[in-house]
Amino acid sequence: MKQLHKQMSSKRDEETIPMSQSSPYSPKTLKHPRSLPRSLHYLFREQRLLFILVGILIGSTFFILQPSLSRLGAAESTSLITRSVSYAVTDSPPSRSTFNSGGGGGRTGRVPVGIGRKRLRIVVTGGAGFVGSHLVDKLIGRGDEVIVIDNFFTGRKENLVHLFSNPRFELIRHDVVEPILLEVDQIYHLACPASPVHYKYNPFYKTNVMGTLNMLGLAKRVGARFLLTSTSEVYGDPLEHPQKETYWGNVNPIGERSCYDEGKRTAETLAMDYHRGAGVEVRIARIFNTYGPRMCLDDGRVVSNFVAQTIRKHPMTVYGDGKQTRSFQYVSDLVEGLVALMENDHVGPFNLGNPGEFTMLELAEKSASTFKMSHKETPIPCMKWELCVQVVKEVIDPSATIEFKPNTADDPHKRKPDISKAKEQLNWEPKISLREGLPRMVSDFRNRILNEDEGKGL
Ligand SMILES: O=c1ccn([C@@H]2O[C@H](COP(=O)(O)OP(=O)(O)O[C@H]3OC[C@@H](O)[C@H](O)[C@H]3O)[C@@H](O)[C@H]2O)c(=O)[nH]1
Repeated sequence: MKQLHKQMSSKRDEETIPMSQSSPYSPKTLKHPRSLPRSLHYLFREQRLLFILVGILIGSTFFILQPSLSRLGAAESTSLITRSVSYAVTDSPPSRSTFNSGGGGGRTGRVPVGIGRKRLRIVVTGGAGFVGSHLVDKLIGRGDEVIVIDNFFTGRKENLVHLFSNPRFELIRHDVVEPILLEVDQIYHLACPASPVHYKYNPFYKTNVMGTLNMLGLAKRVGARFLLTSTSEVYGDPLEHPQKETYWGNVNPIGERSCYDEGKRTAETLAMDYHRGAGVEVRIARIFNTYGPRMCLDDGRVVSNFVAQTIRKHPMTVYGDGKQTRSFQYVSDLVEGLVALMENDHVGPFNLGNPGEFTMLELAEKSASTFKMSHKETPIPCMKWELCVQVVKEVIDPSATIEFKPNTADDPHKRKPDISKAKEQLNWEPKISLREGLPRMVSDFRNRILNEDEGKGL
C-alpha cells in the first residue's frame, strides 16, 4: 500500500514538475483566439461545415413554412374531427384532446369559408325521418354541412339517398340514447318516433329523456345552439282552445300516450335547465300535426292512413265519431318555421302549426276528393284549383268509403295552434293549405305504393 502511494505521488510529481519547468510552453496558449487559417482549418476538418450548413437549411425552412403551417392548422383539425365522427359510430368516442386540438372552447370546427355567410356544420338527429329529411334538404340546399344521426327505427335511407354523393352530407347509424361526440355549430334534435302507433308499440320515454340529455350535453360541450322539436301533445287533451304557448296543458301522466306527452314535457324541462343553468343556446318548437311526402306509408297517423287507404282502395278508418279536430300543416311550412326559430334570438317555446282546423270526417272527405282529382292526372289551372276542390268535395269518390272504429285512449278532442307568437317574433306563418298540400302527398304515396318493393320494405 505504501508502495502504491509512493508510486502515485511520484507520478503526480512527474506531471507537475515538467509543467513548472517548461516555461516556454504553456497550455493556456491553446485558448488564445485562433488565427484565420487555423479557424478555417478547424471548420473544414471532420465535415463540420457540412453540419453547419444543414442546420441553417433546416432552420430557415421551418421559419419560411411556419405561416402556412399555422393556416393549415384549423382545416387540418376540422378534417380530424370529421374523421372522428365515424369513430363515434363504431368504436369508442374520440378523446377530448381530439376535439380541442385546434383551439379553446371546443369550437375548433368553426372554419369560415369564403367571404359570405359562414358555412355551418349542423347535426340533425332523426334526419332520415319524414320531417328530418326535408329539413336536411333545406340545410344542404343553402350550403351547410349536415350530419344525420338516425337509428332507422322509423327513418329510411331512401329519404336521403339523393344526398349520398354530396360531400357536405354524412349519415351515422346511431341511437341518441347513447352519447355521441361531434363538433358542430347547431343541433336540430328531432329523433323520436312521432306516430301514436309507434310510440304505443314501443314507448319512447327513454329516447326523449336520455336522447335529449345526451344532445344537450353535446351542445354544452361544443357550444352549439340546440333546437328541441317538442309537440302539441304537451297540451294533452286541452281545456284551452286554441292553444297558446302559455297554456300548461292537461296531460294524463300514466296513460298510453304519456311516454310521448310526458317525454316531450321532460325534454322541454331539460332544455330550459341547460339554458338557465349552463347557458346553452336553446330553441323549443311545439310541432302540430304535420303531413307531406316521405311519411311512412304505414305510419298510422291519420293523414297518411287516409291517403294510403284511399290509394289502396281500402275504406278510411275513422276513430270514434270522427268529430275530434286537428290542424294540419304541410311539411315545408314546418321546415321554414324550424329554420326561422333556429336562426332567431328567441328561446320559445313556439307553436309551429297550421291554424286551419278540421274534424276527421272533414279530412276523410278531403282525402277522398283529393285522391280522385289527382288520380285523373289532368292539369288544373291554378285559378280554378280551389273551385275544383270544392266541387269534387261534394262528389264522394265512389271507391272511397269510411269505416268507423273505436277511438284510442286519451285521444285529444280538439287541437288548434295559436301562432300569433311565431308570427310576431319569428315572422313565420304557414303558407300551404290542406287543399294544396294533400295532392303533393298523394302523388308521392301513389308512386311508392305502386312500387311493390318499397311498399313491402316499409
Ligand atoms: O286512421 C286513423 C288514424 C287516426 N285517427 C284520428 O285522427 C286524429 C289524429 O291522430 P294522429 O295519429 O294523426 O295524430 P295525433 O294528433 O293523435 O298525435 C300527433 O300529434 C302531434 C304530433 O306531435 C305527433 O305526430 C302525434 O303524436 C286522432 O283523433 C285519431 O284518433 C283516425 O280517425 N283514423
